[in-house]
Amino acid sequence: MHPRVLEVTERLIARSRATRQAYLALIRGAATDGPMRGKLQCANFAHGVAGCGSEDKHSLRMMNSANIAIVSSYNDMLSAHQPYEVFPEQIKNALREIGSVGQFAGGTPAMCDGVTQGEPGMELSLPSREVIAMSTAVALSHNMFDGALMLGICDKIVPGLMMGSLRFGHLPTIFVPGGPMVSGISNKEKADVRQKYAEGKATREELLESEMKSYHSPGTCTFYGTANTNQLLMEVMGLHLPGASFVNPNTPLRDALTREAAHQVTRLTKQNGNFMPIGEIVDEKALVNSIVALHATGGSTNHTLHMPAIAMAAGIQLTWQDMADLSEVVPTLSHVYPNGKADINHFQAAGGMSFLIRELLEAGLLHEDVNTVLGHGLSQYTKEPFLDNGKLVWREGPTDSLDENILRPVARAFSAEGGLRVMEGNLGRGVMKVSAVALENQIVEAPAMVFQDQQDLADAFKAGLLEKDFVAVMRFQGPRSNGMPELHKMTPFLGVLQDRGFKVALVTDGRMSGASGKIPAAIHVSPEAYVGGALARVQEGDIIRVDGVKGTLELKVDAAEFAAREPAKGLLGNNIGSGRELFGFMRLAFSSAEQGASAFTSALETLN
Ligand SMILES: O=C(O)[C@H](O)[C@@H](O)[C@H](O)[C@H](O)COP(=O)(O)O
Ligand code: SF4
Repeated sequence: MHPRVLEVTERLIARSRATRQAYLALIRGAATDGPMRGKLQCANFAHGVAGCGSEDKHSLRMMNSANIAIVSSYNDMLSAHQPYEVFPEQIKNALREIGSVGQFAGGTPAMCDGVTQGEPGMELSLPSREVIAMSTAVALSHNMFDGALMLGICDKIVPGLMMGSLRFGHLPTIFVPGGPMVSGISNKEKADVRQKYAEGKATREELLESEMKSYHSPGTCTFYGTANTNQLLMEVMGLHLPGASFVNPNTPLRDALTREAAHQVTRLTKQNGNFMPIGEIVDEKALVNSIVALHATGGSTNHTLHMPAIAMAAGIQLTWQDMADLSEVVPTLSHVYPNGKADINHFQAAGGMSFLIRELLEAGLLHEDVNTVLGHGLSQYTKEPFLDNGKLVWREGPTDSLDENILRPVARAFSAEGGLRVMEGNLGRGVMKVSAVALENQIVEAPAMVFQDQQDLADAFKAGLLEKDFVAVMRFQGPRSNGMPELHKMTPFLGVLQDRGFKVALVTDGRMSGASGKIPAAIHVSPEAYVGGALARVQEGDIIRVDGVKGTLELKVDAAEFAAREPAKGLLGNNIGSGRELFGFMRLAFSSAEQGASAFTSALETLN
């Protein structure tokens, strides 16, 4: 094992010892011998089976069959989740084949960040992760289940399902992906048309035409954003079947994998002898593995929020320093948009998960001795699924990449270190994804231009006020201020200015999309302006140095003068409309970005 990976793992175990032990005691106490439903009183049990057909009702009365909870985030709004419409029926039929039962235990909401990008609704996006976790808990709180299948893909949904299911960590749980849509026009081509539109060189009709050729059918969007990063990390943590992440929806192989996930989760139940609950899979080694994979692939910056929040749900205290220390030694092995031109289908074709996991295992960068939904050992995940005369089989994946412009072996990595930087300085602590920022653009020292919101910046661009070097400061965009929305609508404008040769950067206590790329952006800056963070006292014209090479974030203003400044006032009127007024109580409870910007942190810190 690489010494740095061992060092980070050991300090994570040491830091988390008390909270992890408390968590394990909780889930081991909740696990009972035999089916959970056997402990229910008659009335509770009768209510639990009343809605079942006679076959399922009969099976549930037999205490040797497994009852599996289906928790689904299906809706028609997310192209990625639309395929889930048919999954519950597929799963129930698969379980009946083996004398077990699947009950649709509950649905969770799912927000499409693509639809809400730049809209007021985006201020509900991060809070929706907590709602999804709570909805998962409501579903699993019916003590009828011996295992669970989680149906979710996109940004906040997988993290929310993870946080909720980890609080029922005594249940064997498998995550069931839906797969990416087939490739349309390239993401680079899409981004170019957007920049042309921003410059007035493309019509709205041309923009719409381009967007609809990019996002054209059911399945996950094909860029390597938060949704596809979710899939990759779930697989590396051993919570998917091997190679399940990026098989396209509505294909025979996809259907076979869904059926097998239903069969496999019953094999992990108490009554079937190979008991393996999710809380014993998601441990410090699995989390370190997920961060290694995040760095090796230039994954979404949103996981610097989600992974600490998920870790805390399992009693583990993961920090940005852990992530930064791993990033220094993990090579970048894949270039998928926004870190390159390829999309996730090309990644799959070039060798996909089995190649990536094998390379990282052989380099001693992943822990092999981990629990997975296939039992012990991550080396089972160097295989990929096929249909052999209609039968699902796994075979060793390719030992060579089929396209080294997309996926490379460790020996010929795109870069010797990962693409994530922790940014520190007198403006606070934040993160920057440098894997998508050209080296010549990673250091910017320029006057600050302070913007109230994205529209403010767009208006300034259209008025021709931005034709210069500057550092855009967008504040009061943190979790407690307005729910920490993604600020991705600025990307085309800043991209045009960068292409025109201006040195531009962004500093914000808000978030960017996992699909944001080329602009040097110090994001998630903590403490946020709303709670008195330094960003609240930045003024127009202050010199700011954003150094993505060294990881520094410096305001070049006399410290005494800066400290004497009155902080700016926060946003006005963003606490009502689009349902935002319903989330005010949650915003007040959010922890800092570094702790995952979660409403649950303080409770879990004390209870775990
Ligand atoms: O974190 C992410 O990956 C994003 O939130 C992603 O889910 C979102 O949908 C993109 O912002 C859409 O990309 P475009 O807005 O560029 O189409
Ligand atoms: S990847 Fe983003 S835009 Fe695509 S369906 Fe998921 S949330 Fe929506």
